[in-house]
Amino acid sequence: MTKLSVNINKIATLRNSRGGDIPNVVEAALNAERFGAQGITVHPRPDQRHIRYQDVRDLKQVITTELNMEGNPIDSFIDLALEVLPAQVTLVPDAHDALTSNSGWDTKAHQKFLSEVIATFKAKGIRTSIFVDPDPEMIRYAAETGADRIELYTESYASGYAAGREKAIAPFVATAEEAVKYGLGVNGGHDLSLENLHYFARTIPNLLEVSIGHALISDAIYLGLENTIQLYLRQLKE
Ligand SMILES: CC(=O)[C@@H](O)[C@H](O)COP(=O)(O)O
Ligand SMILES: NCC(=O)COP(=O)(O)O
Repeated sequence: MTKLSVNINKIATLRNSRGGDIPNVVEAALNAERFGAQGITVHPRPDQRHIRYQDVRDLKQVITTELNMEGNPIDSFIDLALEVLPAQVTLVPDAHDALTSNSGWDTKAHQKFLSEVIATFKAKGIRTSIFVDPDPEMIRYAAETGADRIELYTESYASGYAAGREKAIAPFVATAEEAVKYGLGVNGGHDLSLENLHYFARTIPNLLEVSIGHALISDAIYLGLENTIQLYLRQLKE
């Protein structure tokens, strides 16, 4: 069954807005686990505008599910991952000034770089995943880097869902099928929500994990974190 990794970036955004420690991100992660999350995702950005490098260290000490650390593998990110040893590193090609992640890797153009970074992580036993657009052509090159998984960048699925979910999901199915063919595990994330998750999870072959933050934490404002996590888990079960 597909695992739910809760992205807690937005908990850190709220904390940072007042400069103190409310809400506490470690407590939020532990509660998310207690309420059923099967993983915790963080995306420490270079400006540390939400998750800080120290948060990643603190989280790794206490969480009991998988820690998924996402980001652009700049030197400081690589050093942090090698120090903390998360269960999974997801490589995302985001620019320093990007509002949020806005594309997958061109795995053909960056194959050499990705291969080197992945070898570094794999030598330390860290599972690796490459964030990709829904483009089957990217899969062969992703597989050649030695990565374990790909993460489908689901923004275009989420934004196209209301207009026609069959059309919106088609390139994701083709890309996931190609990944399965090459022996890569499939993760997904970005703008997944209570509205669009169920169809995604039941249509994408071999979907191992989804990481969800923005919509889930927003839903929790109205529904509470425990109830919200249960609702997301239900979308993955039915
Ligand atoms: C890789 C990905 O899609 C998520 O990490 C997403 O970008 C969340 O990051 P922000 O919370 O910084 O928008
Ligand atoms: N990898 C995607 C992720 O962690 C969460 O993205 P979003 O739900 O905040 O858009």
